[in-house]
Amino acid sequence: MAKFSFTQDLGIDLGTANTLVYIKKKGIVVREPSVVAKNNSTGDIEAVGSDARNMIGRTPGNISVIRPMKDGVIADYDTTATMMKYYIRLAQKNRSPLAKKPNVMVCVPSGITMVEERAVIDATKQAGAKDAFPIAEPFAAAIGAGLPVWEPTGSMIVDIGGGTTEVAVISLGGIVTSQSIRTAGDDMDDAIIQYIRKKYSLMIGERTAEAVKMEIGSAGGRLDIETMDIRGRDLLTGLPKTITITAEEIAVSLKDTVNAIVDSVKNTLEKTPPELAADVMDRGIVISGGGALLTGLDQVIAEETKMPVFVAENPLDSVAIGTGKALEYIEHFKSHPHIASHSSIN
Ligand SMILES: Nc1ncnc2c1ncn2[C@@H]1O[C@H](COP(=O)(O)OP(=O)(O)OP(=O)(O)O)[C@@H](O)[C@H]1O
Repeated sequence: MAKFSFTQDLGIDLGTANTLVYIKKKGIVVREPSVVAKNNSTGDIEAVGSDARNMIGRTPGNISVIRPMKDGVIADYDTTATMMKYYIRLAQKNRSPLAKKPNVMVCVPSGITMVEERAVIDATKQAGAKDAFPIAEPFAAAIGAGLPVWEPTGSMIVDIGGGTTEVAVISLGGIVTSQSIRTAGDDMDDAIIQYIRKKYSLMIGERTAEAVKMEIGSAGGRLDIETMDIRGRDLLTGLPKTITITAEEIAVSLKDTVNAIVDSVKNTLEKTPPELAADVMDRGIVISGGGALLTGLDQVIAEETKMPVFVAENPLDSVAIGTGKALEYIEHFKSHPHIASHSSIN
């Protein structure tokens, strides 16, 4: 396939949790949380990215911290466009003032509706793109993870982000079967919050829950018996309180989310044509996205599917690298605008 080179063009992983910007030959130049802090009285943007994320749960009444993406799609259109504009400018800070507007390859969940996809394209243009090309997230993740997506062989990718888990089998530059569920890392954090509230009557914030997940969370219980002290507000007394929780308890709280992810992998395998399923059996399943870093998730998927499972080299970067590399094949995306046409959504 002919390659087209657009040196100023960008690949953007517009994620529920993180937004990454990739520039050809430079790689990932922006890696920031998808968070914006706004002043409620003036409407002014107070902070974007990690500065805004540090304000979560700590703002006075006149400032709101917004996560404008939810479940992989735009929940707050204007704030998303403002955030993207900020990141595009940041990525191009040394750009010549005479340079043309960039073409942008931007990822979208494979189960997205036409209206949701249109919103991503429009927001990307509003943020300063000359043109915006949507790419299905699992397709980008597979390219970024180095899978042979253009070859006549089945490659299976499972991308577990903040808002969505995307499972797809890809062959010959197209998605053959896929499933997108709106369950991923954010639901794990929620599950931890609910568990601690129910069992200990302790209210913890989402940043604490995420830290617990990363530090002692696992998909199936850890062999090392680890504990962690966490602080929150006692719902009975209203006062701050510290408790010690075990890794075992957190594994229990994450069970439903982990099962939902495993089920979506199994469902996709069941719908995969036999030749391609045989390829996946030989080559294994690759998992990417931040959720792939959950301890033991690869083993649980391997046990449940009886297939080898590998974690992508840089799971948090796979989608961004894939959107950037896909710019080289922009003509393919122009002629296949709906690479996600065989997908289903739950
Ligand atoms: N070490 C870790 N263990 C478990 N989860 C992790 C770890 N590191 C990151 N995560 C989780 O990964 C998620 C973010 O992953 P990623 O950046 O791939 O998502 P995203 O692309 O923003 O979301 P989406 O693809 O749903 O739009 C968050 O829920 C985060 O808590």
